[in-house]
Amino acid sequence: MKKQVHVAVGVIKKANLIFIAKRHDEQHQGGKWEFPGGKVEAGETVTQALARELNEEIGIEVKSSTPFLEIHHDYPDKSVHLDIHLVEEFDGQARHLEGQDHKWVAISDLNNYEFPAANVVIIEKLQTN
Ligand SMILES: Nc1nc2c([nH]c(=O)n2[C@@H]2O[C@H](COP(=O)(O)OP(=O)(O)OP(=O)(O)O)[C@@H](O)[C@H]2O)c(=O)[nH]1
Ligand SMILES: [Mg+2]
Repeated sequence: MKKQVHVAVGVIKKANLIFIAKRHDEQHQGGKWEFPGGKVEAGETVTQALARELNEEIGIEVKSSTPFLEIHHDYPDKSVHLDIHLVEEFDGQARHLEGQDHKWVAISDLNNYEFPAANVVIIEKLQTN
């Protein structure tokens, strides 16, 4: 059976800007842009996993997050369940602690970046809200 992963993903928003990071070439869906996040570990809630991943990857302290969208997507090599939360309250300066290229991008400019196929609906929803 295909590998299945449950992922906590953060859409980090500051005014009209969203924080995105470029996946390393050797990662799954490498070279594409992503919203930061990572796998939910055993015993964690999605909210806990999100706070932990955003602290480890981009050095922010999440103050609150709200559920935004859930996506199930099948890639040829794995199935992902993305639990996407909106993060508008956090402390610290977002940067990338794992060396990934990163930037704040206007919602209307997200179409200029290549994301994994699963992310298409996230961007559509951001742009229609
Ligand atoms: N973080 C993140 N992952 C995403 C997004 N869209 C998407 O399809 N994914 C997929 O979700 C999975 C989880 O990503 P991840 O960063 O936690 O894990 P990984 O497989 O790159 O690395 P790892 O196994 O070393 O933890 C990956 O297969 C990734 O391709 C997204 O916007 N953000
Ligand atoms: Mg990750």
